[in-house]
Amino acid sequence: MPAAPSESAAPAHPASPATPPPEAVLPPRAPEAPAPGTRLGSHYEHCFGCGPQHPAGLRIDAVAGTGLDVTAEFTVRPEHQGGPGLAHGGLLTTAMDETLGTLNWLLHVPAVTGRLETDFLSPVPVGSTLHLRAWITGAHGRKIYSAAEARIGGPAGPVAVRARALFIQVKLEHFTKHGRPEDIEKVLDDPDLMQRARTFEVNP
Ligand SMILES: CCCCCCCCCCCCCC(=O)SCCNC(=O)CCNC(=O)[C@H](O)C(C)(C)COP(=O)(O)OP(=O)(O)OC[C@H]1O[C@@H](n2cnc3c(N)ncnc32)[C@H](O)[C@@H]1OP(=O)(O)O
Repeated sequence: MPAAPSESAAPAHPASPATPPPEAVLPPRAPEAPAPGTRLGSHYEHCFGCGPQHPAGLRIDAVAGTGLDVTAEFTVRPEHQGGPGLAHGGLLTTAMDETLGTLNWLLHVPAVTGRLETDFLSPVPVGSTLHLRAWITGAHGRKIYSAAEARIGGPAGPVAVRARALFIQVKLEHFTKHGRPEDIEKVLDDPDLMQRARTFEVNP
């Protein structure tokens, strides 16, 4: 039985821009959000965080929770080392960022990371499986506040990494305007990916 997410695992830093201000509220789960238990898959096959085509990527495939939460697993591979036999910290931050990013699906609006704070509580050896959980802590305007934790040794194991984030909702043009043109063209030519992207077509 996985441990319930708790703010006690991520103590508040009142001055942090990633902590919801008093005026933030918990947004509703979007009617179009994937049903609880749904595998969210990859938003882009070459994404370092979730893309199945990326040779060294994390291949995170999160599962929608019953509320404003997701879970995922990530096994650290040799290509993810920083210190010998240990996961690189930036890589672990990427795992948190990717898991937090999948919360987009629950609100059904694209959002990008504006700020991401990570606490590394214990070393993570190569071969370890991290049990990730992310949840929305509030929203105000285009700002989505969220938190995440990665437990080691099982879903109820000790927290090895925790994070707090501020995501900013954007329009799909954020990607088409700023992405490298040749990659955007390929995306626009991919009917499956475009169908997935269109499900996001809303005005934040
Ligand atoms: C076609 C394919 C589709 C694929 C879709 C799925 C992709 C999913 C990918 C997921 C992959 C995983 C995820 C990834 O890795 S996403 C990749 C990493 N992130 C980025 O590349 C984002 C880069 N930054 C930007 O593009 C802009 O700065 C954004 C869009 C974020 C805001 O610029 P914009 O001009 O739009 O808005 P604004 O500047 O008026 O700010 C708005 C409000 O937010 C507040 N604020 C902003 N930043 C910060 C900050 N750092 N701390 C505190 N506050 C901050 C700001 O004060 C303001 O507050 P207020 O004045 O309203 O109170």
